[in-house]
Amino acid sequence: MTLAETSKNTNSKNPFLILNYEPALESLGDDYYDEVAAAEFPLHILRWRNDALLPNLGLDSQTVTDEDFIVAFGKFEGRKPLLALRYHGYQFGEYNPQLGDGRGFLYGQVRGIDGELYDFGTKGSGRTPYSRGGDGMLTLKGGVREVLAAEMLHRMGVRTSRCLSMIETGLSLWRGDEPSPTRSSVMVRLSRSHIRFGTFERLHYLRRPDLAIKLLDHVIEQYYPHLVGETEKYALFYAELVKRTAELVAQWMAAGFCHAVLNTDNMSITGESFDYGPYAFIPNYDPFFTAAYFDYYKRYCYINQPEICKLNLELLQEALKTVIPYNDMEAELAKFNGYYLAEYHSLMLKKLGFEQQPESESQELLEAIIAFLKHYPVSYHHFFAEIAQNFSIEWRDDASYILSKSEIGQSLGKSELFLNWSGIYHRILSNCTPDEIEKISQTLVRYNPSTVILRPVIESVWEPIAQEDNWQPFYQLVQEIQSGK
Ligand SMILES: Nc1ncnc2c1ncn2[C@@H]1O[C@H](COP(=O)(O)OP(=O)(O)OP(=O)(O)O)[C@@H](O)[C@H]1O
Ligand SMILES: [Mg+2]
Repeated sequence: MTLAETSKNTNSKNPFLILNYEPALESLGDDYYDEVAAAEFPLHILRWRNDALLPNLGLDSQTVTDEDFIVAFGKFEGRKPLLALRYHGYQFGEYNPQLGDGRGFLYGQVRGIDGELYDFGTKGSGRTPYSRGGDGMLTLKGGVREVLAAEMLHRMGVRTSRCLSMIETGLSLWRGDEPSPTRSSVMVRLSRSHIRFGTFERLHYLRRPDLAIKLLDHVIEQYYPHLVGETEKYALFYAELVKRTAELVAQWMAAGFCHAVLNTDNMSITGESFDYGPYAFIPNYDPFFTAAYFDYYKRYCYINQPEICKLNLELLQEALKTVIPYNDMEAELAKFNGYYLAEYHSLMLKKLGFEQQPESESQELLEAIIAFLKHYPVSYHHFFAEIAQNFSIEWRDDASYILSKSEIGQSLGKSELFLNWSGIYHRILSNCTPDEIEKISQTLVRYNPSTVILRPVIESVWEPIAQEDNWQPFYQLVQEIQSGK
């Protein structure tokens, strides 16, 4: 058998190569993408495979080998066409018509067992017509950080893309924000869609409403199928996108997550969270915490995220105005704050144990907790994890028991802001039956993981990789996140 025949033989058994790929985006025609080739790498070491995602693809992790991952998602053998998607975007407020997949492509689209269409998208797979001065690559640390962010956000109930694989590729890269040379990786990520706000912005820039309508029909058919057949389907799509985006940003805020680069090319048309570059989970409740070192004016700081997402939706109106009546979009966008606040309140109450909003004082409770967290530099995540771990039925009987056994309670329990919050919490709890208290205890654990990936935690798993190629701490951390701890 020749080498080519052997490879063909292996490929025909590779479960990723015999998935039922649907040419959903490809069939729209090449106005939306360029066909590209993947880079050839000197090395392929599978560093991460996300077996948790395989069942939804109809695959059994026992029957998928590491080599299958490497052949499909490191060597990119046996699959064509690979499509670099075209898009533009507002970056830090400036319109940039030079964008597009500059270090990735759409590998294929597959319907999950759940009936939804998923994109396999790459990152770090080589240069494309949109690479500009870039090398088309992803650093290994960038890959590690993106795997962790996606798994953590998923654990916290955020609608997010997730990494399916990360393969080390043996190149030396130069980056201003990492000690260089630094190692390289290629990642494959599963997402609902890689169509961005900026994909429509590009079509508007090119004055091609025909292409925008075609793409909108595709988006509605695949990601808003309940709107197919509605006479006002385009306006209804925008209305739902406003709601999905408002809910997404509320999920980030409750999770204490700062995305860092909320440019319109990083906003998904399905309302899903993706692209985890310089993100960070907030260490404490600092409204102006800014994750990207290059965000000099704190444009994308923690507290600005809802307003920025709203602004991005407003910018999208410009791109869609030839298709959707402007007044309709304005009226829908006016509902953004209401959607956002409803979702944020509901999630914050869940973090305090209430699946259902308590009848009274819930607003006061949240205001009191934010006032406390804003005033003292206590860890946002630690605070909620302490509530979950220390919660006790005694808290119903006397406010002074609340967090009395925890470090935070012991150091700040006598402060006015703590007493204000714990007094309200106690009053609400004192109306609960023992059964309700038990439920609260379970809800607390569900919504407040003890594992958090603050920057020092990420560094603590990265250091052993960088220093001695020890991946165990990283695997252990992902395992903890995935097991729901
Ligand atoms: N190393 C690189 N080489 C070439 N192009 C790059 C590189 N890094 C980023 N880009 C391009 O710069 C733009 C902005 O990058 P950004 O970091 O938002 O996206 P990304 O992380 O590459 O991908 P995605 O948004 O799909 O997660 C995109 O067009 C991206 O393709
Ligand atoms: Mg991006």
